[in-house]
Amino acid sequence: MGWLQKSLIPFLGFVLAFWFYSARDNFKPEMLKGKRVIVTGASTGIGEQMAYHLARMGSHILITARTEAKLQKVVERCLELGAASARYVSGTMEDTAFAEHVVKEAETSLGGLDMLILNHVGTSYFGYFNGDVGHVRKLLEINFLSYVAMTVSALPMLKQSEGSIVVVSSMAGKVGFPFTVPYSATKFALDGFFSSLRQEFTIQSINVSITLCILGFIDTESAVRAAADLLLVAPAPRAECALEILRGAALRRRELYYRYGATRLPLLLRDWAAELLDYLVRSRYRLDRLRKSPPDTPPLGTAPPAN
Ligand SMILES: NC(=O)C1=CN([C@@H]2O[C@H](COP(=O)(O)OP(=O)(O)OC[C@H]3O[C@@H](n4cnc5c(N)ncnc54)[C@H](OP(=O)(O)O)[C@@H]3O)[C@@H](O)[C@H]2O)C=CC1
Ligand SMILES: CC(C)CCC[C@@H](C)[C@H]1CC[C@H]2[C@@H]3C(=O)C=C4C[C@@H](O)CC[C@]4(C)[C@H]3CC[C@]12C
Repeated sequence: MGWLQKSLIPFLGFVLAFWFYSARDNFKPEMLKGKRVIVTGASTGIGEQMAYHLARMGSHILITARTEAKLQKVVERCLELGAASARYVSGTMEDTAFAEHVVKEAETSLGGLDMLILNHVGTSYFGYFNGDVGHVRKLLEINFLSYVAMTVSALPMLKQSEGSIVVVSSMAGKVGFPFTVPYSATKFALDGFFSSLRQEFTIQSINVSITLCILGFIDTESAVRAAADLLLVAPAPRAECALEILRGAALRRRELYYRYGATRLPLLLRDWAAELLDYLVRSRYRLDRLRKSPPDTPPLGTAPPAN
């Protein structure tokens, strides 16, 4: 007991001191001034907000998504807010050739790249898994394979600039949540790919940081429309979320949790009390409000409708 007290108390003190000092914030917006940044999925939501923050910080911005009209407006606003430059490329990330084309555009128009922010996600449904394997494949292409393709194409430029890769993921990429089966699969895949790649960068002394962003529920239009009615969780503000991502990226953090308390603390239960965490997660859902069978997506295991 004496031995335990003698060693455990100083050890805990050391851990607390380390946590306190390493959490000190030394982010300055100037860190991103003049940096050449790609933001995917920036026509709306968190991506759009990241573009505006980067603009205020004076970065060179290249944004992408499918909807040209929205991208045009975001670029205009970025220029008003003070971006060093702002441009867009429109197209779909279902096509890996397009993903590579976006990176090429950074090379030709910006002459290099300092930060690659991978943020886009394809549309999915919020409900029981419906057994549509084609949808899982398509979502893996958009949410995962295009991230891989862009990383591969951007790596020579990022090595040269000793830049950063930012991967926007979710609590649903760390823990099993109900009603996000295909989406969750793509987010877990990102963790596997990028955490493994980070290890290889360290072994090879490649100075390109990888920041995996673990987000809780955020108040973007698409998320609120899909899930707000079913959740007993208040969504966090997208502009603050976007700034936290950029802060974590600029500080070259390995992982980032937003909001910290609502994401990091529940995740501490994951390895030690997984069943308790699963239970707590389920208790945040209003299951009675779930539409049992959306018209075109019969729940898994049901017989096809008789003609
Ligand atoms: N909002 C939330 O509660 C949470 C969000 N996240 C993560 O944050 C990130 C941003 O989410 P959020 O801002 O809510 O998403 P939004 O739905 O608001 O935006 C998604 C973006 O991706 C683009 N996009 C959609 N499909 C494609 C496609 N096929 N090819 C290229 N671009 C496409 C959209 O533009 P367009 O339609 O014009 O192509 C849009 O710009 C995502 O990675 C998401 O997983 C994580 C946890 C929670
Ligand atoms: C400890 C917990 C109770 C915390 C709960 C946090 C839960 C409720 C959070 C964590 C991750 C969130 C989902 C997400 O990542 C992305 C999307 C895509 C969007 O189009 C529709 C909403 C959806 C499904 C979010 C729904 C809310 C989720 C499950």
